[in-house]
Amino acid sequence: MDTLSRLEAAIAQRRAASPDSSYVAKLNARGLPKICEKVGEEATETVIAALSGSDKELTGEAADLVFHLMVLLGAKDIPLADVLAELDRREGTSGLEEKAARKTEQ
Ligand SMILES: N=c1c2ncn([C@@H]3O[C@H](COP(=O)(O)OP(=O)(O)OP(=O)(O)O)[C@@H](O)[C@H]3O)c2ncn1[C@@H]1O[C@H](COP(=O)(O)O)[C@@H](O)[C@H]1O
Repeated sequence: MDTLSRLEAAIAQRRAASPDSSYVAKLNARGLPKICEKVGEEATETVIAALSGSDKELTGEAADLVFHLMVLLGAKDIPLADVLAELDRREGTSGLEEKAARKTEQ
């Protein structure tokens, strides 16, 4: 099992734990808006680290961001496999083609 799959399984398991003993459970108990807030916060911290921090700080903030995004996907019952499948679907397609296709869909 790869790292993200193991993290997805751990998050799914810890959601049912006591909020006193689990950060994942605590965050879920605080609700979707709080989880979204944390994703936004970690995204901002990642950007700040990219612009003015060290590579080590950026690596740490990127890990926090990925972790909180995984918590959000778990809370919304969206499997990591769906996100990976979407990335697979885009593979080999230019990002600009993808952007044009999205505009047509709207
Ligand atoms: N990967 C992580 C991980 N990355 C970051 N964090 C936590 O995310 C929090 C982010 O830090 P912040 O300072 O931004 O937030 P905070 O002040 O703790 O919380 P707020 O009150 O601000 O919401 C810290 O408490 C980190 O410990 C993580 N917590 C858990 N995991 C994984 O999730 C698994 C289950 O964790 P528990 O649910 O705690 O058992 C663990 O085994 C790990 O694999």
